[in-house]
Amino acid sequence: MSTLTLTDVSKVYPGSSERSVDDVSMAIKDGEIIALLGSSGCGKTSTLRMVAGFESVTSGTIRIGDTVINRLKPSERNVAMAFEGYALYPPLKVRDNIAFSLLRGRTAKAEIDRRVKAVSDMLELGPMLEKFPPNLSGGQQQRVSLARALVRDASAYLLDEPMSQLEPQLRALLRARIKDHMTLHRMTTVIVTHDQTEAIALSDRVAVMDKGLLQQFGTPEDLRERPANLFVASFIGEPPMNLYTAEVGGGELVVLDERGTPAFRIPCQPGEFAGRRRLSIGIRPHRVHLGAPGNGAAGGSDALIPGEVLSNHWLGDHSHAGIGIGGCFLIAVADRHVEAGVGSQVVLRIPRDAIHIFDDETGLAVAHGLSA
Ligand SMILES: Nc1ncnc2c1ncn2[C@@H]1O[C@H](COP(=O)(O)OP(=O)(O)OP(=O)(O)O)[C@@H](O)[C@H]1O
Repeated sequence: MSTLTLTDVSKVYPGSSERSVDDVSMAIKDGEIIALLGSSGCGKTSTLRMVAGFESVTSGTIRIGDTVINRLKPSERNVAMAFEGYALYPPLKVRDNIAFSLLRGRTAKAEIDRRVKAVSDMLELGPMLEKFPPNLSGGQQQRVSLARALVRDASAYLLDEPMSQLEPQLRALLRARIKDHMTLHRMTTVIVTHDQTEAIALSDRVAVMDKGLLQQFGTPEDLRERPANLFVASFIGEPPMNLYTAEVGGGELVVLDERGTPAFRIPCQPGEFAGRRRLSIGIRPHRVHLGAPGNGAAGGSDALIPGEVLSNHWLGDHSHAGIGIGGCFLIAVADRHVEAGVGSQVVLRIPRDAIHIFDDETGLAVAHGLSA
């Protein structure tokens, strides 16, 4: 295994004036699993394909260990890739597709058989080993493609949307197995996905991309608790963070509705945001506590805000409540059945450390949590 280091890597496709990947720098540790996460077109696959050697690097440097690999052919990089389009060999049985890279090397037959069995057991492919790829479903072909990458010894593993075609139960089972396998064997791995649950479940750190730019590279906890900017704050989390504009008053933040009318107030320390007139504030739905009017005083220094229930859905294991506060709308999530019906009055308790503050113009994080 090895480190994988991207330094100021950019990609401009021929005929385009835009950077599909824009000055991306990332130091991936030996044995670390990272996910490239972002919406369609943000530059994830371009980044992965530059590491694999299927796209040229317009500027910047990619290193495996201490070796600059920019100009090496894909076959010289010792990376194993699982392609989004599977790229299986139709005339070869599944067994031989998986073993292909080992058969070309000098691995002994018994060792090849052992490895193929281990990886196909892990990915539930045992009954398919003697079949041919055209006779498999899309999800089965995707697992074969993944097996073909994981069976190899490589400096780095590059997996492009490796589980997008799998049904939810199998995906959850395999995610756990694959993560254990990659961790046990210290496999330096980059996974491309647009699914944040997958990114968070599989990886040690997540690189969030938007419009070719790396927005934040951190642990799942960093992204959730300390988003670097408004993009990450709104992209990570389901449902997304509640975001508002607020004016800084003496000892309070005055939250405005869409028309700019004051909707509610959050107490803060006098002078806490001195020098600023406006801010963006974010509140995660899972951190809002809902109580009946009169029951909120237990919150100590937490913000207590009255609101009206506009919607309330029980989703089987948690409730999503939509609360109107003046002209603002807030989503709260509770892991219990919230009884309050539509039209009833509630008090929201928002812990001070659950209030995220961002610069109104740049969107960059200013503080995660208010001073007590
Ligand atoms: N071969 C190409 N020629 C020209 N432009 C390309 C090429 N491949 C990708 N692009 C452009 O580069 C940008 C980034 O594309 P890329 O495929 O890297 O994004 P992505 O985040 O992986 O998206 P998806 O999840 O849809 O695969 C897009 O605007 C895309 O249109």
